[in-house]
Amino acid sequence: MNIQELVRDIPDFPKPGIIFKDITPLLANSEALVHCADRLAGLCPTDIKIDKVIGIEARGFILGGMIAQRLGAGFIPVRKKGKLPSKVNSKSYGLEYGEDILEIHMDAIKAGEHILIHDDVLATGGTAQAVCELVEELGGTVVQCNFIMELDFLNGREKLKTTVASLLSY
Ligand SMILES: O=P(O)(O)OC[C@H]1O[C@H](OP(=O)(O)OP(=O)(O)O)[C@H](O)[C@@H]1O
Ligand SMILES: Nc1ncnc2[nH]cnc12
Repeated sequence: MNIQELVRDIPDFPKPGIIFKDITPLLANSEALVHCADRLAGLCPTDIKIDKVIGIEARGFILGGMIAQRLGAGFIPVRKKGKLPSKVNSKSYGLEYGEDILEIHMDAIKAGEHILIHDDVLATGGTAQAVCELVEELGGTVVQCNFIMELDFLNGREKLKTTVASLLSY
């Protein structure tokens, strides 16, 4: 199935000069949603049991949950600052169009657990790199970072020290 035709370019969002890759048409298509979740789960290593899947707020939550279900893994939300109710580990980071702070619950990961990180877009890699660091600081091991798409020209893949998989490249 051609999922690329369900991703649309929105010029100058959220800032002038940024071409925003909008996945809402893909999310609205039930066949495409299942297709993406099946393929992303299928790209995960099979020789390591993945204990938990992280979805990064907000667009990483949707397929992150679907992938966790397919892998028989738990789900961990990594959220923007101030949204998680219990004790958190925080990390500030830069992304293609700004900077922010991401947080994870301190007790979300047990030492030695194998973690898959999912997000919709890999751009500069600032977001995913920050999440890798949050996981490692809690004693987890990142097995793979996977994405619906990566923006090759921003070289995010080079920033990540772990295995990267994605369904689309631009
Ligand atoms: O590789 P990077 O340059 O770090 O950019 C990628 C991040 O940017 C977007 O999130 P955004 O912060 O816009 O949040 P949202 O999902 O809440 O819209 C996207 O969903 C990734 O999380
Ligand atoms: N160009 C882009 N489109 C959608 N999400 C993004 N996150 C970072 N850069 C992005």
